[in-house]
Amino acid sequence: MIEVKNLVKKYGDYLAVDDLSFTLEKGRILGFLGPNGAGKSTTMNIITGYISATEGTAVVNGYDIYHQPEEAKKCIGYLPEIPPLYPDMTVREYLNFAADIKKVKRSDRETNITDVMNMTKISHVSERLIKHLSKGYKQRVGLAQAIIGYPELLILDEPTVGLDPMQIIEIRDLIRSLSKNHTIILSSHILSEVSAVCDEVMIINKGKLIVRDTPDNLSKHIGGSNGLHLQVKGEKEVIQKALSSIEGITQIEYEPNEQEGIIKLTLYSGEETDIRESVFFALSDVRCPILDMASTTMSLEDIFLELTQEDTNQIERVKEKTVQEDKVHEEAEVHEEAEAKEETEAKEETEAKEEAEAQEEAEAQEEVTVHRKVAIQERAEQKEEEKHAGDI
Ligand SMILES: Nc1ncnc2c1ncn2[C@@H]1O[C@H](COP(=O)(O)OP(=O)(O)OP(=O)(O)O)[C@@H](O)[C@H]1O
Repeated sequence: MIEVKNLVKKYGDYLAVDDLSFTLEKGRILGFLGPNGAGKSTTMNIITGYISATEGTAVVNGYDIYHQPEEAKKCIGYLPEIPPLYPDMTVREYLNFAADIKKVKRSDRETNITDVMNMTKISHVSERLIKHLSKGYKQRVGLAQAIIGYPELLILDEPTVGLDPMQIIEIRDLIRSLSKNHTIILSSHILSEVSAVCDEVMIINKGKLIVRDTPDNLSKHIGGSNGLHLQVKGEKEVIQKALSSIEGITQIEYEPNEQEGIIKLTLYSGEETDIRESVFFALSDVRCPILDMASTTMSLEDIFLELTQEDTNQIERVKEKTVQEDKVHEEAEVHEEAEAKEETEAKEETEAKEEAEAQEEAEAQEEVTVHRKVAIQERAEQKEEEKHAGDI
């Protein structure tokens, strides 16, 4: 139904989709997951022909979206993140408009619109202006326009955003029922929604495919293990000894002892190993009754975080490094500033000293000059006196 090959999308120098390839068979619901900015909307926009790819191909129902856009688009119903609604149209007018654009035959149009309105439960608001509808109803109208004409492929970007819990359940049920006749790609941040609705999950991060599998199988990709949480009555040493005889336990975690004589612990074993029976018999042999036993499985949230964690850790490490580097830079700057200040002060001191010396020299020079002048004057006066005495 869909074949995406080596898709690349660059916004300037920024790589939003990085060599993404995947296929999707008819009648399947594929959940498209990824953190903010992972490239989900970009990929959907390329598959639906909204934007072009930098490299790679997307083929829908045998039609290349780039080379046969009309044929390909006829097979696609798209609900973008922000539904393209016309607020001044009534719901019916808008759906008529959507049917017109999708070239639904005139003879089929009325029935098609009525069916779709029934499916999305908006018949009772068919004559209302879209701008007067609540967010939840607007979302349903957006979904209705995607379904009009019964395209084989539905691409739904965050279809339950802004809906109340009741509406979410209804839309999920609707999506499930639509999968009988449609292939669906659904992007969502709500991980529980993806596991509830989708046959398969595809996680992307930074434009790259990280993993694709059924929701149940996903934990295998992170070397997942089974956890078994227990509350056992008895002595810790006795319980420990009894459990040590069981094959397949990879790790035991004891919780702090809150209640005298009751031990709480979690046993971990390999993904395929079921240790429940062995645990039961081992503990009953030593007469330590099990008060509670429950399997703990990784949630999709845990798996999602685990799979995208490496990058997050890297980001944290880069951040830490940057902070350290900033600190070093700051220290260097302070040091440089201090050195420069010291240098300026020393320079100013030298200049002042030189100036003072020059002044002193000038003063001394002046003194010498004055002395000389006085001496000359005195000598002239003496000569005058001698001359005067000679005359007498
Ligand atoms: N028109 C654009 N110009 C430049 N960068 C863009 C453009 N559209 C998207 N991007 C960038 O490409 C990256 C992928 O964006 P995209 O919207 O596909 O992510 P997303 O997985 O759908 O995120 P979200 O879950 O937040 O909607 C982001 O870093 C985004 O900022």
